[in-house]
Amino acid sequence: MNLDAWRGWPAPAKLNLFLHITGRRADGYHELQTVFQFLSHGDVLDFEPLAGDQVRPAHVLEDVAPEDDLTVRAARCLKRATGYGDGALIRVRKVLPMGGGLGGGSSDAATTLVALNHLWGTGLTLGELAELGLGLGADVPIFVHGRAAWAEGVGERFEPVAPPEPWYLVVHPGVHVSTGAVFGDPGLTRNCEAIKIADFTAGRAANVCEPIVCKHYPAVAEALGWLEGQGVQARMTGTGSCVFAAFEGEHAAREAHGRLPAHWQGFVAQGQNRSALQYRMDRA
Ligand SMILES: C[C@](O)(CO)[C@H](O)COP(=O)(O)OP(=O)(O)OC[C@H]1O[C@@H](n2ccc(N)nc2=O)[C@H](O)[C@@H]1O
Ligand SMILES: Nc1ncnc2c1ncn2[C@@H]1O[C@H](COP(=O)(O)OP(=O)(O)OP(=O)(O)O)[C@@H](O)[C@H]1O
Repeated sequence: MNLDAWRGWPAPAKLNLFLHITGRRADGYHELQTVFQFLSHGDVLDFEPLAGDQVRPAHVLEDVAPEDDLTVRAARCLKRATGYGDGALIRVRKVLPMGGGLGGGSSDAATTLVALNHLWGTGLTLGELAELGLGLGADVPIFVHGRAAWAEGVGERFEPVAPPEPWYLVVHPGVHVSTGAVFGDPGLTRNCEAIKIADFTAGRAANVCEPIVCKHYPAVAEALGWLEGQGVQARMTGTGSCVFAAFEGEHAAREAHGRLPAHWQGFVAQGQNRSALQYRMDRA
C-alpha cells in the first residue's frame, strides 16, 4: 500500500467576508447570509489504515476528548453510512487557533470525510459527504465542496461565487469567543434585511456580530483598530475572535505583519476560491 497517499491532506481556514443574521428558526438556530472564502493556510491531516473497527486520534487537542474530536466523529460517521469494516489512525497537525472563527474544526472534519472516502474507496459523492458533514457542523458542507460560496440558511444552502483573491493579514487577538454566547446575546442584530450578491459586491455588508464581540472582548476591538490604522478596511470573521484585512499584495501584507504588536499572533495568507483540499483531490 502506498502510504504517501494517506499523508498531507490540507484542511484550510475560511473567512466569512461578511455575516448578516436575517432571522431565527424554531430550533433556536439563526438564519444567516454570508460569503465564505478559503485561505492558503490551515491544518494538515495524516491518516494510517487500522485493521478492525478502530478510529483513533494520534494528536492531543487542548480541551477536546478523543470521542468529541470532529475528525474521529467524521470517520465514524462515514463508516456508519457506508458499512466500511476497517478503521484509521488520524493525526491533525494543528495550525489554526481553535474558536477563532476560522472554521478549523469544521475543516478538519470535512477533510477527514473527503480523504477517507477516497482512501477507503467508499464511493460517496461530494453531495452525500456534505449531507453527512452537516450533522457535524453547519460549515462542514462548504468545506467538503471546497468552493467559495454565498451561503444562506444556517449555511446549508450555498452557491459558488468568485470574489477577488487578495492577500490578507489575519490577526488573532489572543481571546477565545464562544459562538453560542454570541448568538445568545440579547443585543445581537437578528433582523437584517436579506441582501443580494450585488449588495455584497458593492460593499453594502458587514459582520453584525462585531459590535457584540467588541463589547465583551476589548482585544478584538483593539485588533480591528490596529488593522484600520494600517490604512485598510478591517473585519471580524464568523463570531470571532480573528480579524482580517485585505492588502494591495503579499509584500504589503507581510510588511504590516512585521509591525504587528508582539502580544498578538497573526499570519499572512491568500484568499482562495478553490480550496487546497480541492487541489489535493485533483492529484489523488
Ligand atoms: C457563524 C459561523 O462561524 C459562520 O461561518 C458558523 O455558522 C458557526 O458554526 P459552528 O462554529 O459550527 O457553530 P456550532 O458549534 O454549530 O454552534 C454553536 C452554537 O451557536 C448557535 N448558532 C450557531 C449557528 C447558527 N447559525 N445559529 C446559532 O444560533 C447555537 O446556539 C449553537 O449551539
Ligand atoms: N479537530 C478539531 N479541531 C478544532 N476544534 C475541534 C476539533 N474537534 C472538536 N473541536 C471543538 O470545536 C470547537 C470549535 O473549533 P473551531 O476551530 O472550528 O472554531 P472556530 O474557528 O471558531 O469555528 P467557526 O468559525 O465555525 O465558529 C473547539 O473549541 C473544540 O472544542
